[in-house]
Amino acid sequence: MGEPIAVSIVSGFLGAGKTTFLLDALRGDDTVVVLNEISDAMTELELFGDRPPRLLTGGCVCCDRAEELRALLRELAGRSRETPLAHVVIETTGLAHPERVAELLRDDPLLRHRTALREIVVVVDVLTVRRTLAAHREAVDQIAAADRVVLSKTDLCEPPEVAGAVALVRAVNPSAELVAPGPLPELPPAGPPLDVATEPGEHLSSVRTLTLRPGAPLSWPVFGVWLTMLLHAHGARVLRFKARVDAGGTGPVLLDAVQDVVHPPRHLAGWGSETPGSELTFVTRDLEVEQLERSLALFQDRLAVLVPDP
Ligand SMILES: Nc1nc2c(ncn2[C@@H]2O[C@H](COP(=O)(O)OP(=O)(O)OP(=O)(O)O)[C@@H](O)[C@H]2O)c(=O)[nH]1
Repeated sequence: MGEPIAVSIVSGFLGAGKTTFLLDALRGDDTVVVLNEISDAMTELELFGDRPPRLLTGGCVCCDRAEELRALLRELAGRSRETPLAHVVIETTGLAHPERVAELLRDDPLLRHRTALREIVVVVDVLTVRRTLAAHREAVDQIAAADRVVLSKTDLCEPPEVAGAVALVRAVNPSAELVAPGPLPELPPAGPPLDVATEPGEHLSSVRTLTLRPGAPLSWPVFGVWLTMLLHAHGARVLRFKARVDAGGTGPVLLDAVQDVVHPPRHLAGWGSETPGSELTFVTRDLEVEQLERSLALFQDRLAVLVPDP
């Protein structure tokens, strides 16, 4: 029957750095990546180059897309009888409970024999981990389920902040292997008490996703003002923002934010096989998203004449 396929589950809260990590660390020639997105939009496929992942979009593989994941893994297991496949990496959504994905592998009568869980890797963003753990139960459960925790964005903060993040992770899961790009810092003698979300809540019930596809190119400076104001007012409820912006240039600008932290934009040289056009995706919790489209349109109409592109 051949060797079972090794499966790695890569999890971590929205925007923690899961894709960045797996592009760097987990992509071998004999690996299939399964990418699960909570929204329907895929703004970052370009990053995968000529080795596109298998996509499961518009839901979460730990719950409402679990059956699609099961079918996909069964298909890969079937195919590997002819062409052996060594490794499948499943990147969950940032709201997933990775333990439920591991359960699916264990409980399915076929996958139990044809796959072997290698590890659950959880990526933790040191910039936002404290407030994320305090507000979102999924983030606590992700760290608790981890065999390995990878700290991301340590380059964006000072050593005490990294040490604080290490202390938080250790408090939730003392036994996980902890990995950071540099040496792990000494722990502070006594950190502030751990404040974690305890309400399990109805997993996705308060989560909304919204994808906007404005018809015309956006004025980049006006878009910047709009986004800054939005995140300033509602950053804690805008869990994740990702955009491919058509600002009228030769290629798109990729921009993303995690809560109120905006990452530097990446300007791509051309549109490749994509049709030019903007696509903005929001994942929110407890935020009415209906007004966002109208407010962006109003900003673009009223301010574009006042704030010309540089
Ligand atoms: N400076 C810095 N930026 C990082 C690091 N890791 C990730 N990022 C940035 O953080 C942002 C989010 O990273 P992604 O890899 O897309 O995060 P993700 O967890 O896959 O996001 P979702 O799938 O939307 O939940 C991107 O702008 C990355 O470039 C890091 O270690 N340092």
